[in-house]
Amino acid sequence: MTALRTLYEKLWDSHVVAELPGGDSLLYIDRHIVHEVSSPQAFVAMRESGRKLRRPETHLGVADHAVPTRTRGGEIPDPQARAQVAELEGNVAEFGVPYADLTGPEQGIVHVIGPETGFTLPGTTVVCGDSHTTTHGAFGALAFGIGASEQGTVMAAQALPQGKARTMKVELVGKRHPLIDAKDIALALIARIGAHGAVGHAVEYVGPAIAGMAMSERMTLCNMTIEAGSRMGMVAPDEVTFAYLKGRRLAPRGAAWEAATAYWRTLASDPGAAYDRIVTLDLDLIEPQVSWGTSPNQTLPIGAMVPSPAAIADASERRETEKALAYMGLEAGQPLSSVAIDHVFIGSCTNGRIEDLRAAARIAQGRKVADGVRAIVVPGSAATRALAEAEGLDHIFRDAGFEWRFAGCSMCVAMNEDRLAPGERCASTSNRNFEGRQGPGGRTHLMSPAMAAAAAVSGHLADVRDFA
Ligand SMILES: CC(C)[C@H](C(=O)O)[C@@H](O)C(=O)O
Ligand code: SF4
Repeated sequence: MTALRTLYEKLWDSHVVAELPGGDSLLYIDRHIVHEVSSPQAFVAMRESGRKLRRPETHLGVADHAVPTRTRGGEIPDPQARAQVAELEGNVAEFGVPYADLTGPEQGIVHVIGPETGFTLPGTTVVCGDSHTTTHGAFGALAFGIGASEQGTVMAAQALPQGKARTMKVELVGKRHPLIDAKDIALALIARIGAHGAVGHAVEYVGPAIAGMAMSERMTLCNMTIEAGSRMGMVAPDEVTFAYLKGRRLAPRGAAWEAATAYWRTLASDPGAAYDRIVTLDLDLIEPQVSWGTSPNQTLPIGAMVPSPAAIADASERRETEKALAYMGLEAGQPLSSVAIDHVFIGSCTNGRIEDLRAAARIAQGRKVADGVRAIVVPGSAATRALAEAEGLDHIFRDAGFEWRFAGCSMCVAMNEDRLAPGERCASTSNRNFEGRQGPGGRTHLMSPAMAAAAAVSGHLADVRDFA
């Protein structure tokens, strides 16, 4: 009898090329996505060693982090961004890497366009020089972020030495309120297990709530898994996955599609397969979440008060809380819902998909962005932007006073011109609230798209359930 295996173990076993001395395994890599910020060094190494890409067609290049979102086409105004994009374009041309052109229909954030084009498929290994590569695990892929030298290895060898992770099952039980979305679930999970709570583990999300989730929500969960310290978040592929992928440009067709789905159906964890750790989250108990601090685990339900360091027994946690409150300019005991905001950012690879824009638009519709608040909506991809425009979402946002932008990472990471001024406070659908993440001195509160829209029209952090 063969041993019962989890999804992770099946993906792992099917990609091991060789066992290496020292305990690592050499894993075959099916897919590599390349963006302008993390890839230059790898291309330099390839050039200097006179190597060629082993399988150029298994890589996909796109510019996303540095690109402007106010304009598209023509010369990029910022010289550094212009140079980064030009370098990527030079590299993909020289090495024969397929490229999603900046002004073309497939441009967008790496973790949005991989799935959208069908480049990301169940049963594959997907890597990218980017920590949020966890996102692609939502398709039942073994997807993880890698460093610059590893990118060079993948380019040359199509394989990568890796150590096997432990496994963690996150079981979602119960039924959520209709306005609770995957972002609330992810933030509540991270608040519970900590920013390092899943280190060393490959996380698999299971439970009836997962079966009922669209791919966009599964991607949000997997995307945020890195914020709990895990390099891999995943969901077993099912009919929802197949329906999403069918007909996408790079998805298999005809007989190949039938063969692929038959294989993909075998990937689900075997009933009774053992995990090293199990965490159960009751969705009935989850309220809309907002982060108050400078790490994603510093998150509370919107109805809560800003924590009081004096009430924290553990000395190091007390110091961390004090430091976070000082940076964030918050008073202990202040209701979170009283915190006024200057900015709203709706976008990123966590929450820049069409479903996210729809959720925000439902709250924005017929309302106005509060006086003094600047709100931007940045679709995760050109395709998402086009789809949103076809549905009229751009009009809803513009009529409400939001700015409607071109696709990119934008204010998630402040590598382009979209950034907070020191001391400014932002309600953001992105994934990281680290000090300076959205601009030096900027203050970030993480939340779902609907919650961000509620904050935009309120002028302060607000409970989306009050807008139902
Ligand atoms: C620039 C890139 C390497 C980085 C990452 O690894 O995640 C960025 O995407 C981020 O979200 O911080
Ligand atoms: S949107 Fe943010 S988290 Fe995602 S890849 Fe870009 S910078 Fe990283």
